[in-house]
Amino acid sequence: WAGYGRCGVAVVRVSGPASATALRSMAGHRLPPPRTALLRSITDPLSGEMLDRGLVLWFPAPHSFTGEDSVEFHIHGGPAVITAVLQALGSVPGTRPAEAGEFTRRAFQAGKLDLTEVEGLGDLIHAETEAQRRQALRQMSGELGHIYRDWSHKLKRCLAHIEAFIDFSEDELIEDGVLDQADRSVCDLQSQIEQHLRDERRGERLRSGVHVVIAGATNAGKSSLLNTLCQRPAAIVSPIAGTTRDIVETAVDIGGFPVLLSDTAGLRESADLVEQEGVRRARERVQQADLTLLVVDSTCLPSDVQRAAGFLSEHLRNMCLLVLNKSDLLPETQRQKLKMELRGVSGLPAVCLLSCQTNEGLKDFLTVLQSSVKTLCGDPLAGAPTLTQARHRAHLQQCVAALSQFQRYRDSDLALAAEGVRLALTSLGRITGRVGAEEILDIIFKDFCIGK
Ligand SMILES: Nc1nc2c(ncn2[C@@H]2O[C@H](COP(=O)(O)OP(=O)(O)OP(=O)(O)O)[C@@H](O)[C@H]2O)c(=O)[nH]1
Ligand SMILES: [K+]
Ligand SMILES: [Mg+2]
Repeated sequence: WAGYGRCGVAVVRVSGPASATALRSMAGHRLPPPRTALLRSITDPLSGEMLDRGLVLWFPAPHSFTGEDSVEFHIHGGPAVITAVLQALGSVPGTRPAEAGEFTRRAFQAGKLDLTEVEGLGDLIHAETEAQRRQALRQMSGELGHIYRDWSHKLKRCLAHIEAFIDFSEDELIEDGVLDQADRSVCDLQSQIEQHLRDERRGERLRSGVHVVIAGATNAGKSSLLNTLCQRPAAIVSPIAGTTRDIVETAVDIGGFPVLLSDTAGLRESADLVEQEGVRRARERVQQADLTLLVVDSTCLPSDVQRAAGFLSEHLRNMCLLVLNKSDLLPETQRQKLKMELRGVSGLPAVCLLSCQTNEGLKDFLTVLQSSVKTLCGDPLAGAPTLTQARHRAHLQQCVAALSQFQRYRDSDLALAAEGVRLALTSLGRITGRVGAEEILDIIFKDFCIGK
């Protein structure tokens, strides 16, 4: 059913051979027409007491989510109603509570969903932003799985041709061209898969959130910027330099894209052991981030810009935006001059002039930030779907390695070369779950919420 707690409607689902019995014994003897909602009294099969009035639906196999006979009771969502209906169901022979992810697992086993679709469904349930929802929906609809199945299909043909060549070429029943053709197809597939892998982790980033870190000198206004972006006082702001020590993390939605934002300790030399540790963590976080917002107090320029530039060249391997904060403290002429000058400094990233006090420049800054985040995630609706999980990447890398084995042995030992293609097929099959190690399946289905 759909979550605990109070809600207008809860859906209790039953799947398997006892579904029809459950429906008959709790909601009237006659089964409703398939896939049609009917309002019925829902009663306890033992006492006959009415528990609720609600909609019931009957999904005979195979036209159901699990592929088995299924039933839905749409009941009122109060805890007492849900408990009573579940208890009543427990007295129907052949029923028991579902295990975590069991509905989806049964759908997978019935061939209704492949593993990438299952993962897409899980991601859809957990999606928190617009772009995540779009990506998950595409994967759930089978687009990613379709690519992998297509590659599998082509590889199978290659393998069949190679094996035919091994078996029959000596009897001259098969021409040499067959092997060359298979060779070209394998080469072609390998470069397609390599291309698919060169995605700069966009899909994975969109699925799990872009890591954005706020860094800079003490008192530049880093914590103020964090609070401005998440619209609540998540981090302590004070005029005392060295206020922030621990990393303060918060999740924000930037134009539909998920961002994990970290505020860090101000970068300076310090005799204080705790502050030193804070600075160490800040630098480490910058190394791991997808994007750094380097905050500079614009009233401390140019010394701060020089320091910023030094820090940039020293530490930044990832994308960076330069935020000149406290613009409200600058006279207008200097503001304009600054913008122009900074554009001239080569090697510096995009610059935004901002005031966390007055929010001046915030709109422009958000536009720049949003476009950077979008670049890091890609457009989930444009082009071919991207892989979304480290699991996909690992199997695809194994697949490419196995295809290299084919190339390596193609001229010396055709049996070993064919084995490479077979291994590549296995790796592809693991992504969609056609070739499944039980442990992988266990992990994936347990990630689902109860009853899904
Ligand atoms: N006038 C003005 N003051 C600001 C602005 N942003 C921050 N401040 C002030 O600058 C001081 C430092 O701000 P913080 O946000 O604590 O700076 P920080 O970079 O997090 O400092 P540490 O954590 O100590 O490294 C506070 O007194 C803020 O109120 C701004 O845009 N304009
Ligand atoms: K401070
Ligand atoms: Mg701070």
